Amino acid sequence: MSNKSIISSQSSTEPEPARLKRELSFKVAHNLFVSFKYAWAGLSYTFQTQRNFRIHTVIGSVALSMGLSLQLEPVELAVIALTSGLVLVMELLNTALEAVVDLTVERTYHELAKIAKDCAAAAVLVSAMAAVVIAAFLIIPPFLALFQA
Ligand SMILES: Nc1ncnc2c1ncn2[C@@H]1O[C@H](COP(=O)(O)OP(=O)(O)OP(=O)(O)O)[C@@H](O)[C@H]1O
Repeated sequence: MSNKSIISSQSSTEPEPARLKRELSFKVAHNLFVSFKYAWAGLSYTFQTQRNFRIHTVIGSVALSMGLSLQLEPVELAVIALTSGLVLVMELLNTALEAVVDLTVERTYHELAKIAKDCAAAAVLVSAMAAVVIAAFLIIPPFLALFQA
């Protein structure tokens, strides 16, 4: 095969512009407002169906409220907000992954489905543990100082 024919056969396998338009998707959000609507639907679904997401939302709100009441530095409040937000993001990704795994294997047992779900759950756990440690470092000292004063 000549160099010319190799190049032409390679270029014919390259994705065409139409393929880049996500043809496999049932629906595609066409503007920012519609994207926001779907994101809100995901947030609402996760809040309604995932008890852990609701628990983490409450804990994060309490930690941030305590930080505000204790008049922590803006950067400390930002760190608390960031770590609390990270836990919620992990919960959302965990929920998304669970849905994809269930869609793929349905009610059958599969070792890879178990690994995927267990690792996603572990990601939530690790982020939650990090958030607790960070909140403890930032909130407990000024909180105790309040009682000693
Ligand atoms: N199809 C499957 N094959 C093998 N193991 C599975 C399968 N589905 C679930 N499991 C196992 O059951 C556990 C619980 O599954 P589930 O779908 O409730 O996920 P979860 O992350 O624990 O849910 P949640 O985040 O809502 O608490 C998984 O972590 C996994 O070990």
